[in-house]
Amino acid sequence: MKLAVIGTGYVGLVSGVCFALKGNKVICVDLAEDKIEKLKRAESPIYEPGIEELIEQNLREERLEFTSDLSDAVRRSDIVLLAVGTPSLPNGEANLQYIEQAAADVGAAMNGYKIIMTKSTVPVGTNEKIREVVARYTRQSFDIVSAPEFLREGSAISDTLHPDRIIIGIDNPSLHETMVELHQDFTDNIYVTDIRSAEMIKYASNAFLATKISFINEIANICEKVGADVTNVAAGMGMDKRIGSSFLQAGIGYGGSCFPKDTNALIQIAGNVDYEFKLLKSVVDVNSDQRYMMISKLRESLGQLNGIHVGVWGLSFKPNTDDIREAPSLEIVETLVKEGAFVKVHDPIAMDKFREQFNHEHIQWCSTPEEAALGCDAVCLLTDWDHYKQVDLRMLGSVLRKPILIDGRNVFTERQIAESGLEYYSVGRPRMSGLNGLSSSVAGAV
Ligand SMILES: NC(=O)C1=CN([C@@H]2O[C@H](COP(=O)(O)OP(=O)(O)OC[C@H]3O[C@@H](n4cnc5c(N)ncnc54)[C@H](O)[C@@H]3O)[C@@H](O)[C@H]2O)C=CC1
Ligand SMILES: O=C(O)[C@H]1O[C@H](OP(=O)(O)OP(=O)(O)OC[C@H]2O[C@@H](n3ccc(=O)[nH]c3=O)[C@H](O)[C@@H]2O)[C@H](O)[C@@H](O)[C@@H]1O
Repeated sequence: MKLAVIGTGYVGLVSGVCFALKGNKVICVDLAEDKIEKLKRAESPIYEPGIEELIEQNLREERLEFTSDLSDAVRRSDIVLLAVGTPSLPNGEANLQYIEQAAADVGAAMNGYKIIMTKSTVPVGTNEKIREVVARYTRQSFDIVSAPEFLREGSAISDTLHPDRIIIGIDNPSLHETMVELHQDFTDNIYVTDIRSAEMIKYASNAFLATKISFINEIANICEKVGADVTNVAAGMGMDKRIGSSFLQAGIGYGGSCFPKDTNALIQIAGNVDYEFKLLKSVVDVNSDQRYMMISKLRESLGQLNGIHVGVWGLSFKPNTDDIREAPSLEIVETLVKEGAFVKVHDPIAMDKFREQFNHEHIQWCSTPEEAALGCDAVCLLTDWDHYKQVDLRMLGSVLRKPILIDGRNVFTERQIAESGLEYYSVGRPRMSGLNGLSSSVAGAV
């Protein structure tokens, strides 16, 4: 089939590349000409493992094109995917300005029947608005499809090629066959429903995953006070198939471009129909507080923050991405420098993006985790990159001024700490001290 993909961010680029890999002819469009120029050279504007190889392969096999000429791309396609951003407005609602502009541009370019498929995450009812906008700009016939996206950054290609399910929302039953044909190379598990339910499935799924995270984080906070270990608790809970073991990793909370934005948008969607989504409001509150656990553990171990030197490991909101949107690191580093601390940061990929958003004379940018730790009073691990799991903890103890490691992602085991000589704080686990070469758990002390 011939596809135009409007917006070549994380979703548009990965979808475009994967649809091309399955033999479709795909034209990816973006307003940002610098992105398009890079992509034509098979250079990805985003960091996503494996993406450049697939761009290069699809370009070579002539199934993929990049352009900033939206009209031309729409005219040469049967199906148009909308994959532009839907960021938050200050009140939490989704900003639909980009989606409405894209819909208008598509409408104005149409030269015949098209299927317009929305991949962006949009509030319930938005696809009907998209239909109205397109109709304002064209007399051609068209259909609207809601096709929400469930990929995760960092594993976006394998999530797209091997999804758990594909959700399709339609209001014209004759589209059923075409939609199944387009998606069946990825999975047979295609759930076709009405458009409003498809839109809601996306928000409900993200909100439920965010709820699991805030739930386990609250359990972790209680574990610290009663002397239980949240990793053991999560393992035991996860053995029940009804609960499932995924998304029960306690830590400093969720970040990223989606969970924070989509939970707030769903609270607004409910509010617009006079429904107070109390549970989800608490999920958001718990998440906002959770990142400050890093700061309170620093205070607890070192006293005041003014003048201390802190190594920070990890800036991206999760490993394997350069995305720092809503990353806990932003608030944590900003709080540290406001309190007068000196911060040495390291991230394998995300340092440039972080520096564009937040810079300060108290921040030193380091090229290795060891350099970020050297001479510090403590190291705080904020992102569970594999790089940090491989650091020699005995060496870490020897380069730190005070041997304190605060692990916001529960990366290290008791055994590793036992041999490290470190005083170790994590989330929902007893404080551990390997100061004498032996780990002693200090249950309930943190
Ligand atoms: N990032 C993720 O992991 C996921 C994102 N989503 C949703 O997908 C949507 C897109 O997200 P991202 O890919 O992260 O966004 P992004 O911000 O990375 O990319 C959006 C792209 O659209 C381009 N654009 C905006 N208006 C345009 C127009 N009129 N014509 C052509 N290009 C235009 C921008 O220049 C930008 O490159 C959002 O609604 C998001 O919630 C859904 C699942 C996963
Ligand atoms: O709508 C979206 O954009 C996407 O949002 C999330 O994907 P993503 O934000 O890329 O990353 P996740 O792996 O879900 O992690 C989100 C955040 O939760 C945190 N997290 C995740 C899992 C966990 O057990 N604990 C935990 O704290 C991560 O550190 C990260 O900060 C969803 O997992 C995707 O299905 C969805 O498509």
